[in-house]
Amino acid sequence: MASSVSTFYSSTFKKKSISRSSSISRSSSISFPVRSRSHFDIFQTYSIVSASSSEVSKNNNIITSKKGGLLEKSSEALWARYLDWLYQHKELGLYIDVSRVGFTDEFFKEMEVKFETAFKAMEDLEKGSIANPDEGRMVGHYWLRNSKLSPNSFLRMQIENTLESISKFSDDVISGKILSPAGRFTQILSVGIGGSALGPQFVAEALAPDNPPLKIRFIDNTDPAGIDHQIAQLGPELATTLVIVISKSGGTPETRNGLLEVQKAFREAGLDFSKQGVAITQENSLLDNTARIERWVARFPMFDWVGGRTSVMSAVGLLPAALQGINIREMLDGASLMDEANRSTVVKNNPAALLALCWYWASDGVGSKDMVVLPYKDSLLLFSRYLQQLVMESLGKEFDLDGNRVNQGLAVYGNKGSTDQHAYIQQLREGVHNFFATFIEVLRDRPPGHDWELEPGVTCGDYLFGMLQGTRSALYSNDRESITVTVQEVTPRSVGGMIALYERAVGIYASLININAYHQPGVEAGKKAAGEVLALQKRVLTVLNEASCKDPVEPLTLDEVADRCHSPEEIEMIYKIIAHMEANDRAIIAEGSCGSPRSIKVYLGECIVDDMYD
Ligand SMILES: O=P(O)(O)OC[C@H]1O[C@](O)(CO)[C@@H](O)[C@@H]1O
Repeated sequence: MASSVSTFYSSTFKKKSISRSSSISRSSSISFPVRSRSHFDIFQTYSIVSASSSEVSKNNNIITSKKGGLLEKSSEALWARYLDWLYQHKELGLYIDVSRVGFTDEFFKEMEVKFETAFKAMEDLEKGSIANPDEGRMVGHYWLRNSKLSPNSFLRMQIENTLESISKFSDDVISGKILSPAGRFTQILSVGIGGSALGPQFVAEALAPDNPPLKIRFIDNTDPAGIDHQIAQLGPELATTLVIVISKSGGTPETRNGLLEVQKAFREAGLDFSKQGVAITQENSLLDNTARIERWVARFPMFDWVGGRTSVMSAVGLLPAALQGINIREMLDGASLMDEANRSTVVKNNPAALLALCWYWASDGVGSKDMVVLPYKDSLLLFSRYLQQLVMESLGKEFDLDGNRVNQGLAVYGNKGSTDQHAYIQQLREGVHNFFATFIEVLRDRPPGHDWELEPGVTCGDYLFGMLQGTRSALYSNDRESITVTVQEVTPRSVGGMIALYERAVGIYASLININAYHQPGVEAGKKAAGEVLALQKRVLTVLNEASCKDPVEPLTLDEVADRCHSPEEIEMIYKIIAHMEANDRAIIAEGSCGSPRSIKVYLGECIVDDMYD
């Protein structure tokens, strides 16, 4: 994957042609626009001459490459490209600069046919086609911010009613009309994972005011210590905590465990969970039924046609946001405005299509490069984490829509600038060339009236700005491509717009590479395997229990446990199960140590007469 400047710009463009042929071999049915030397017209104004200097310097129009090539670049040409391709969404105050991505006019033309197909697919999707064929589902997250688009009046009513009930419920909680048994609610504890956590987490970090009406915490894992930490942090405020349990399926184990742990904490504190619990889930799911039977405070729907990773504009993201005093109507408006722009069938005027075009170019349409997302704003720290699920769970697929094995994807990582400058940007600048960057720039540094110059003519925000621009230039001068997305401020409207931008870019890109972006079959494999481990653990416990109930107790070797479980092939997993139980005081090592698996003999600390592990 690594390439040098000289190979990248060489007359044969070896690196690119290697990627192309390897991509084509993945699936004979996919045809990729092929780059050739003449395609690199963005770099036409470069000429390659030899250079002995190993310094990278920019002297007027000269860039000296470390890799031995001297690239002459007219800054006028680069500026012209910047102006030519700059996308502006006037109402959202959002800009997209793709000038530092090297796609050529010829590549663009070749892609246009693919884009026509992608635009048609998006149009059909918005009209209610079964865009997720494997699950036989419609894909309707765009309707959430413009209910008039929904394919029938029933769905439209569902969306509008839900929105109204979210607003009313949050107003009532904030105003104190709805109270906990101990008084006004002061905290939210959100229990959910994946798409049922990442959106609400990102929105809270980006938009919650410094003193929100209700503060939010998250349990997004089945890590007991992590759960204990969240509950401990709430302390006596558990009595005024609104617990929002979020799960589309209503049966995700991590979320169920989080709920059971929280309910236990409530019991131990003498609190009635049902007076403080809220469920967001599909109608009639296990969670929905539990909440209904136990008469929780409220239940909000998740719709079959909204996927977890695109659910942030449903009750999943909107209810927690509204409870924190975030203007959810503005978020929806921002998303809706962006959706409108993304319906343009002119690629240049379609911001999501522009991103998809760059992704395709930069990663050869096969994910050959990773996308590093660098927001230069602390409040956007979780954007890359949010995008990681949105992009990778959507695009990371083994098969395309025609059943060809393609092993597609686009890896996403990043935290924030300029912090990451002092972590991994060294490698981005000079190391393995396996990425392209996306800078997220926020023009407004801080609210008006608070700025000051920490040295003559320079504010703290100017440094942040300088770091972004400097990193962008430094990467570009070493042939590292980048996109820059600029917003005026971090507001509910701009955040809604950015979420919609990336949702649509993923949808369009998925069409370009002919995959289903809306299912996640790969996740099931891990879940199934986890279930098998827990089933094996129960068999191990049964075997150990029988031996531990003997008089005298019969400590067993690993081989004996595996034989008695009728699973000799699972001996390694049995060892791991025993080591984990031993570390948690649930099994006793009679002989040997866990460091030498063959040496151990194990039994249980107590004999359970009615074997409950069966
Ligand atoms: O909302 P649920 O059904 O609990 O699922 C949580 C997450 O789990 C996944 O299904 C992956 O297992 C995600 O797609 C989803 O966002």
